[in-house]
Amino acid sequence: MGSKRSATFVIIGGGIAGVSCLEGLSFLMPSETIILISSSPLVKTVTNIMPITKTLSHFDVEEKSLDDFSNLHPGISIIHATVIGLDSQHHSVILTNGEIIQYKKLCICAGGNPKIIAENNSHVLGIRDTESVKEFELKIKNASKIVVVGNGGIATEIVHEIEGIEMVWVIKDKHISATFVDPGAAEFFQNQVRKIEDKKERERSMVKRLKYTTTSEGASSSVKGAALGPDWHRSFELSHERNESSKVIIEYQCEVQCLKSRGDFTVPPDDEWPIYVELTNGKIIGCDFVVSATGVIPNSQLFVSGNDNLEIAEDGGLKVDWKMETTVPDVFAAGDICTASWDKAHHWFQMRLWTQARHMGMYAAKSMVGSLRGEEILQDFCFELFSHVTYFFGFKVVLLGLFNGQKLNGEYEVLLRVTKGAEYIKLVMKDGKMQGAVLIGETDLEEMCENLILNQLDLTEYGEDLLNPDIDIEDYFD
Ligand SMILES: Cc1cc2nc3c(=O)[nH]c(=O)nc-3n(C[C@H](O)[C@H](O)[C@H](O)COP(=O)(O)OP(=O)(O)OC[C@H]3O[C@@H](n4cnc5c(N)ncnc54)[C@H](O)[C@@H]3O)c2cc1C
Ligand SMILES: NC(=O)C1=CN([C@@H]2O[C@H](COP(=O)(O)OP(=O)(O)OC[C@H]3O[C@@H](n4cnc5c(N)ncnc54)[C@H](OP(=O)(O)O)[C@@H]3O)[C@@H](O)[C@H]2O)C=CC1
Repeated sequence: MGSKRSATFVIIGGGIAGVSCLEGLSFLMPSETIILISSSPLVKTVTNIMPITKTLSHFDVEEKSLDDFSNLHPGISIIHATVIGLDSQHHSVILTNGEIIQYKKLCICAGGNPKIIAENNSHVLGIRDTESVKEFELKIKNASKIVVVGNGGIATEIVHEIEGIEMVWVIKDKHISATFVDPGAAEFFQNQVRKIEDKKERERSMVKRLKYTTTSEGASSSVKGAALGPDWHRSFELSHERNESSKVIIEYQCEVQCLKSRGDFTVPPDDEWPIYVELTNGKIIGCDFVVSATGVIPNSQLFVSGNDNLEIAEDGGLKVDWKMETTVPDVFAAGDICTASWDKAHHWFQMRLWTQARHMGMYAAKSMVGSLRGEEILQDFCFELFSHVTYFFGFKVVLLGLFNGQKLNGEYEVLLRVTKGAEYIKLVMKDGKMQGAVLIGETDLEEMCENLILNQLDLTEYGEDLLNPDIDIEDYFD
């Protein structure tokens, strides 16, 4: 039997959700005991927060060693260990070394793992944490051709960032970057895929948003670290030395049928590669390795075992209600591991993103404190409107509300203004009211759009003038 420790609040995970929860708890109830358990030797902290609008902000993300983090929070116990079980009946979690940690309120922020198209294949790589990017960095140095599978955030960034190598981008959809943008915006970006040579010039003027250290002393390769985030690729050497130019071939509307090695063919292909990817369109592509950028699976299974009441959503996340509490009392969850299972505000939905992990972590802290004190709390304003700011193909991208017409069953109109190579503005309108917006480039329209989505003002009388560049429409609505 291992030793026992206890605390009022226990947090599992040192990613952005766990750290935000810890900061919230130590601010709201500094006199209570708090333990944070992290299997990774590094935690993620948010610094230099610069609000852009009410719900959007830029921030830097820093990795800190557990010791440095501990020095910043002297009253809090930080344990470098992996949780292997939850005993919700006895309000405790069990660590690898047998130690038992008892809690009054627990917040599970254990994140997720990459969903990989083929597990245990050394030629297929998923990207999640610093360790996996280091492996990617190592492999890309000796590669001349890779296949990238998936059409979301990671694939979009890789296609833009990797230089001097041939890439085949395999996507299920008719247009690129479909997780984030519509076909029009994809067309806008597409020019950038072609004009890779212009890229360096634009990047020189880009704002850096992230500082990563790439050391992970003491980390064992089996231990998963926190997910990377904005500008993860900037700290790594991802360019290729042998070729000057990059070539991107996009295979639309297809998936990976199977992966083969040379020995699997009765008539081996002429060209020799470590792995061959057979696509559903019949093509067979040989390459050095495959990047599976195909989404995230929440790390929830471990917690379910022995806790029959802990409900899992269809996407594998721990179901949480509007207070971020799971279906088991006193067990909360936040970030990539959880699935928002409450009756959501019309203009908000969940995407597994940095900002949402941060909001959820902070809000879970508020809920845990309310629950301990027996006080009612109100849901935080950040769950009223979906908002995300990022950079794709060197452009600032702001996504607000139902930016792709989500939840609108195709019953909406679009107002569009495009200046090739400079900006792409799409407003999603229904019954004269703004429902969402995609703002690419330096549009300066985010605050106005946020206000108009939140206040649901009837804009019928403005019609298409909403996007008339000769009218300073902001003056009407700020
Ligand atoms: C390559 C990449 C780029 C991204 N870029 C962006 C971006 O530009 N913008 C954006 O908004 N989002 C981005 N994201 C998504 C964003 O990083 C995640 O949504 C967010 O970091 C999730 O935070 P989290 O705290 O929930 O989980 P994680 O960051 O995964 O943290 C989980 C923590 O739990 C610990 N842990 C796990 N299991 C256990 C256990 N059993 N015991 C103890 N500890 C455990 C882990 O070590 C880790 O510290 C990106 C993700 C990736 C992978
Ligand atoms: N700049 C940003 O904001 C960034 C955010 N991220 C976040 O990090 C996390 C991980 O990124 P990523 O892995 O790109 O995940 P995403 O969820 O962004 O995208 C996954 C993509 O893979 C597709 N896909 C899923 N399964 C398969 C399959 N078997 N074969 C082919 N395609 C498949 C999905 O299509 P479908 O949806 O149709 O299933 C989707 O296009 C996400 O939460 C993402 O939001 C990552 C990088 C940058």
